[in-house]
Parts: sequence; C-alpha cells; structure tokens
Amino acid sequence: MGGGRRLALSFAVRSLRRRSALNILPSSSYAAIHLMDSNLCCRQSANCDVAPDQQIGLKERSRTTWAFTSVMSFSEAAMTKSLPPNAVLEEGPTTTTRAATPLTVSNNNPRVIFVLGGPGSGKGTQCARIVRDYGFEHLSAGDLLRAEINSGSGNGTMIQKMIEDGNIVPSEVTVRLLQKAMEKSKSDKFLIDGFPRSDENRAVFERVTGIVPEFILFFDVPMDEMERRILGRNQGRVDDNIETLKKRLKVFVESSLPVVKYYDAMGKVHKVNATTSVDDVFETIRPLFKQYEQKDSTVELVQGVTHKSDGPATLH
Ligand SMILES: Nc1ncnc2c1ncn2[C@@H]1O[C@H](COP(=O)(O)OP(=O)(O)OP(=O)(O)O)[C@@H](O)[C@H]1O
Ligand SMILES: Nc1ccn([C@H]2C[C@H](O)[C@@H](COP(=O)(O)O)O2)c(=O)n1
Repeated sequence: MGGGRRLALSFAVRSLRRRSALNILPSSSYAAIHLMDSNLCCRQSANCDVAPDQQIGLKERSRTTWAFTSVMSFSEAAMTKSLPPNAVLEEGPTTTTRAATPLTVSNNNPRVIFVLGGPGSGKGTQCARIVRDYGFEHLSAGDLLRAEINSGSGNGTMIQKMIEDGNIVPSEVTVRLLQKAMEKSKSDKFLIDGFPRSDENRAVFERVTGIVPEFILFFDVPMDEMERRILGRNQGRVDDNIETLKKRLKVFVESSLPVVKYYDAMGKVHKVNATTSVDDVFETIRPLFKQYEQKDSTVELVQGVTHKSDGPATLH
C-alpha cells in the first residue's frame, strides 16, 4: 500500500475511533474499524520492511492506544488479509437504519456458561442434551452468524467470507448478535456455544454486557478425532472441508486455547474428556449441572422468590 493510501486509511480509522468513543456509530462501523486496523496491520507486515519484533511492537501499541479493536493477535490480523477492502465498509439494512444504542443485556442478571472446544468436539451435541434436561437456552455463536448470513444482512457477505476462510468474525458483530438473542429470550440462563473464540471476543463481550461467566465447559478432543468427526458430519456446512478445517484448527490453537487458559487461571474451567461416546460424555458433565441446579434452587429459596416444587429441588 502506498504511503498516501495508508495515511488516508489511518485517518479514517482515527476518525471512526473518535466517533466510536462517543458510541455514535452503527454496528457495522465497529467491524469496519476492526478490519481496517487489520488491513493496516497486515499490510505493514506484508511490506517486509518491518522486523518481526517491530510487528509485535505494532500489536502492543495498538493494544494500549485502543483496546477494543486491537486486542487481536498478530496472527488473527494476518488472517483477515484476504478480505476485499471495500467489503468492510458495507452497510446493511439492519445497521444503517438503526440508531446507535448503548449495548446492554436487559434480562435480569442473566447467568452464562461458555461451552468451548475445537471444531467437532461435540459442543452442539452436548448442548442439546443440557437444554433437554436442565432448561438452559442454547445460543450457538456459529448458528447466529449463519442465520445473519441467511437474513440478507449487510454484514452477510463479510461473515460468509470469514467463515469460508475459517477465520473469526469481528467480535462486535458476534457480540451484538448474542446480545440481541439474549434480550429476545425469556430465559435467564444461557449456554453460549463456540464463544469466546478469541481473547478479543472475550474482552468485547465483557465490556459490552458486563457479564462474567459462571463457568466454562471445555471439551477436550485430539485433533485427529476432531478431523474425523468434522469430515464425517455431512450437514452441508461450507466450512466442513479439509482446507477450511486446517485453518479452523490453527485458529483454535492460536486464538481459542488462550481464552481457555485465561479462564483456567481463574479456576473457572471444567475440562471434559470428550472422546468417549455421546452418552458417556453427557454422564460426565451431568453432575456439574445437577450441582448448578441445586445451587439455583437454594438461591431462589433464600431470596423468597419462586421455587419449582414444595419439596426439595428435583435431582436428575
Ligand atoms: N462423543 C462423540 N463421539 C462421536 N461422535 C460425536 C460425539 N459428539 C459429537 N459427535 C459427532 O461429531 C460431529 C460434530 O459434533 P458437533 O456438531 O456437536 O460438534 P461442535 O463442537 O458443535 O462442532 P462445531 O464447532 O464445528 O460446530 C457430529 O457429526 C456429531 O454427531
Ligand atoms: N465466536 C465465534 C463463533 C463462530 N465464528 C465463526 C467462525 C467459525 O468457524 C464459524 C462456525 O462456528 P461453529 O458453528 O463451528 O461454532 O463461525 C466466529 O467467527 N466467532
């Protein structure tokens, strides 16, 4: 990129940042800032006159100057490189007409459990069982993004491209979808599946919603088994092919595992060996939810609010 164009892009980013600080931008603009940052960052690296240690310096600088867009790792920035520059500025019907509103989740103290694991580790399969037996609302970040593509949203093309390339969609887009789904729901307890997939996902979710997860369920499955499951899934997903899978596994190791480590250091991770049968994995996690349900009923009784029966809390 020529110096003039880079300067113009930097100026545009700075201008959007100023407006974003005032919370007066439509949601797609936040995605635009993120991607313009990415473009700047990776184009600077592509010039090859920036030494690797200086590239890390770039990352650190952007972290300190503006945490929201730039917490992403340098490798994540490189992954957005193939995105056509004009795609990032696309404004869709859902974003241009809506006034910018502060992002808050309106449900009363929603309780959140994050369900993490690599592609094909069985997150969706187990979430369906947890919902069946323990009445959580299941929000799959991947499903919400696919629904956004199918809705004809202005962000659809960009999301589709990111998913086809095995990349992580800008956090502001995913967090807004999660937030909307939580607001729409009557539930106050959510299983959020496939999120946060990066440190940036986590930071934006925390900043925007103020929600701290109760715990994290992490399904541990070796790479070769995940590959076998994904390639045998047969649901017609555009990202269930060997090329995209390689990228998804790389992103999982480089961007998602650090999030698991982050929560592990806080003592919040329940790591589950998910290589056994679907039934066996569910029996392994069941006690966690029984315990959770018990805690739930105790809190309700103590608060003198409703409780589900006159007797003790139902145990499954
Ligand atoms: N314990 C298991 N043993 C064998 N196969 C399983 C097991 N759990 C799930 N599967 C199968 O593996 C495939 C992937 O499972 P699932 O869709 O639940 O994974 P996921 O973690 O949600 O994947 P993704 O992140 O790609 O959406 C499905 O075909 C599912 O039937
Ligand atoms: N937090 C997330 C969750 C998902 N995506 C994108 C990228 C994934 O490869 C794709 C499919 O998700 P899955 O159904 O496998 O959970 O959706 C993302 O960008 N950010």
